[in-house]
Amino acid sequence: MMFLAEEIEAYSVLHTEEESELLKSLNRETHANVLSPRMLSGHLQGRLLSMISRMIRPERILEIGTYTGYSALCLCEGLAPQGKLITLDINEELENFTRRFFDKSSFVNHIDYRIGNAIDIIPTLDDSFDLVFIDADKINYKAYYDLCLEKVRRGGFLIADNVLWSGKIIIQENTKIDKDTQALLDFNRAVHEDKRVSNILLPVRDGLMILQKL
Ligand SMILES: C[S@@+](CC[C@H](N)C(=O)[O-])C[C@H]1O[C@@H](n2cnc3c(N)ncnc32)[C@H](O)[C@@H]1O
Repeated sequence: MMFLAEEIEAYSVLHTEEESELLKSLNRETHANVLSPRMLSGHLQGRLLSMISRMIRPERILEIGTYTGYSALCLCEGLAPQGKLITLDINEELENFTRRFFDKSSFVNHIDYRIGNAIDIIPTLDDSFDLVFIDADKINYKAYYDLCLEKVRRGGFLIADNVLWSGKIIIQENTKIDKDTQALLDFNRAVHEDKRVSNILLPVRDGLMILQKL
């Protein structure tokens, strides 16, 4: 499901800051060489993540779901001078591809890229985070939320991608709800009802849940 008319989306992209040459080539090479390139955040959402990060000026960012590193590089654009982004992905097959782009970036010394299961790694992190971006397996969104929120500082932010799940969160009568859709329905409800946070579900691309810890 397209949430915006195609022409409106194209117009928005045309009137949005361009991607850097590095992001353009990462976008291109991901589409040419990597499975499921739709997972990459892309130009418009990437510029939004960069803008949000530049508004916050985070010292510490945690990303769950690196894929080929596009959103990580966008989020790095807002890092404070001594800032650090930790990004986690379970897929070791993408490591060489992704590291090549991190190595070419001016943020290379600010990125801590770890391969492994985020569910195991997050509890081992001692940092307190100014910004968390959840963009991995949907079934674990609520678990990531619970593990991460305690590590977000008061006033810090958490963003979760794909919370509209191509519109599947709108349940038609007599349709069977698959596990990922149910997980996202549970996540969206839990966040919305959580008195510890203030939230907005932004219908950009596949839906971004943005929340601030009170
Ligand atoms: C949608 S992609 C991330 C896209 C990326 N954030 C971007 O915008 O370019 C989801 C990624 O989550 C990773 N992933 C899935 N389950 C995971 C887990 N349990 N721990 C860490 N990463 C996981 C996948 O390997 C995949 O690369």
